[in-house]
Amino acid sequence: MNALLNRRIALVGNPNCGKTALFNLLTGGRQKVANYAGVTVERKEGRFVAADGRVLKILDLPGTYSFDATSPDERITRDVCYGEYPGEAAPDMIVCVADATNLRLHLRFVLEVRQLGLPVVLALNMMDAARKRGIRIDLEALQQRLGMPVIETVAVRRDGARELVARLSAEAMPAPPQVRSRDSEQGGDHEALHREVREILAAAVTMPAQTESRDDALDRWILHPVWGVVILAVVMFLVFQAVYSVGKPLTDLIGDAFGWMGGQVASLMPAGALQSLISDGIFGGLGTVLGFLPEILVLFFFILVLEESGYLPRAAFLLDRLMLTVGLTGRSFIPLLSSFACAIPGIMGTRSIQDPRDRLTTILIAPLMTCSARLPVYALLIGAFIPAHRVGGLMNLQGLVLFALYVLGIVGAMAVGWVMKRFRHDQSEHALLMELPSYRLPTPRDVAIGLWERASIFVKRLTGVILALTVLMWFLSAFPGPPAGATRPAIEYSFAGYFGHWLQYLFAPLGFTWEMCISLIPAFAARETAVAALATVYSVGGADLGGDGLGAALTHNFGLPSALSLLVWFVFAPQCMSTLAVIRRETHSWRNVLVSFGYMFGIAYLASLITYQVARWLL
Ligand SMILES: Nc1nc2c(ncn2[C@@H]2O[C@H](COP(=O)(O)OP(=O)(O)OP(=O)(O)O)[C@@H](O)[C@H]2O)c(=O)[nH]1
Ligand SMILES: [Mg+2]
Repeated sequence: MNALLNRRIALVGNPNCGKTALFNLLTGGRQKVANYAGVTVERKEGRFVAADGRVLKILDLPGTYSFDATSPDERITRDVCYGEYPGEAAPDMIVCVADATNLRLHLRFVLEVRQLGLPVVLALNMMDAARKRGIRIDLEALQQRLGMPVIETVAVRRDGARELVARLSAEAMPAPPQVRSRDSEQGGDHEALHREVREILAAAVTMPAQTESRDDALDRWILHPVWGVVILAVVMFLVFQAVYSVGKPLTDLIGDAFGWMGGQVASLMPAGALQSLISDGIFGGLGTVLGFLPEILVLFFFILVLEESGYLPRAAFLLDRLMLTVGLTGRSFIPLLSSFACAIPGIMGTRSIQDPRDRLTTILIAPLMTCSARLPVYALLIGAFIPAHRVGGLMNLQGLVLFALYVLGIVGAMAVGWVMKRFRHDQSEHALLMELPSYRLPTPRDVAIGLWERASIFVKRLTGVILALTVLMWFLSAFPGPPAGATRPAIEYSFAGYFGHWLQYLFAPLGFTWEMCISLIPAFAARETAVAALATVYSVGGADLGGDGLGAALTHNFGLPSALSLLVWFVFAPQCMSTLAVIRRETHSWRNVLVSFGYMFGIAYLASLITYQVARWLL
């Protein structure tokens, strides 16, 4: 057995210094990398294969400024490094990652890591950016002062870790750094650490003469109290317009293709249950959901670009004042923004929020942010009921309605946050301390990988849970067949018809038809399935869904007030089961799950009721 086989190497360092980028480079992993602090909130493990085929374990950890830090994500890093992580000894070696452009900040933690007494290698990452800015680092001097090997890396370049790879492949581990007596005497004395950082910087780092930085020039606009907010609003607005104007034509194309294929397949098969399953369930149901992939990808394209650009923490900073009034801080901004993809990473992202009350509020309102699984439902109903008018020559009415639905979710979340703040005994507010990263142009390759990941997650959902639910929906709609001498349409006698009519007692005041009611059930497992379920139910019920058929079937069956009511329902309705499970896991409390489900159900019911009744009265 090889001695290296069980060697575990942990990547640690300040937030946003490129640990995960390095982890991906070493292990071939696809963990999330983005340009703000607090991206990684879990311990992740990967395999690094050395030049001679030996395998090492690499751990990617959440970034932390100090081992004293106390937010839940930072505690994971601390526990792993101290050997206190459940069921795991301390790592055999540490690769301490530091941002070479910001050593003034990052060296402090390097000194803390040195005191662990484990073998350490310092990876000076972002050397490309440091060189470009004219920062010169004397590796020899740095190595000597720190008592550990120092290696330059560029984690975003394919061969950017060649020297580190060679180092990790070597059989011999570096000796643990000799901690000088002064450090050990003074332990965690901050002043001593700061003094040492200053000494090291003076000895090893030459900064360029001050030049007007591009970041500062941009920040003058972007962080401006008025222009900053205007820019933020314009950015958000453009994203939603783009989702429509770029995504929609592609969606129509896919819809047509599937409608055609479904027709072809159906014509080749004998009529019967199997033909109905394939053409109604698979092509009608799944095909419709798949059609919304372009819209989702356009949305993600913008999210990825924003994440890499360094803009997000600035938006958080801008919104901090506003967020304080509703009982949150700018800290909640990024977890909430991630929830536009899916509430699950958003809720996990709250681990970087230190204050437990702020964290809980953020967890409870994160599901009100419109996740991408709701996009197909919105797009379907908007496409069917809202005319594609131009408004004011520039904007598309459908894009405008979509934007309004997202805003409604945000406003709802803020209102709930505000109410929760009233219930808090501790009304203290925390100043926002957040590092503003350098602006960075997103690399097309990273954006492409990000989109690919998203597309594969979507297709996996589609061929997994959504497929299973769709087949189930088809079964419920097709069986049992109508009794002899039945007068109403066959589907009315099926299980789906039965459950749907039963649910209608509850939902009729909201203007929901029984088909809508039945589609709410699978939506609770995965929201997109509502679309597949509606398609299946109508298709089994005899509607022709080719081309824009589902939209036509919807407008034929219910009016605009019901459609608006259903849209509003999806803005507020209780989240899918996986979200509730994550709330349970992250807060260790069933009570919070109940609170979350209960309040969302209440708001959704009330808001849809009002929407339906008002719309019916007005229209
Ligand atoms: N120019 C340049 N950018 C880099 C380099 N390494 C990482 N980045 C960028 O730096 C940002 C942060 O990278 P991550 O890998 O997410 O940082 P992290 O240390 O894992 O951050 P946390 O998980 O938040 O602690 C991303 O925008 C990366 O693309 C590098 O060597 N050069
Ligand atoms: Mg990371």
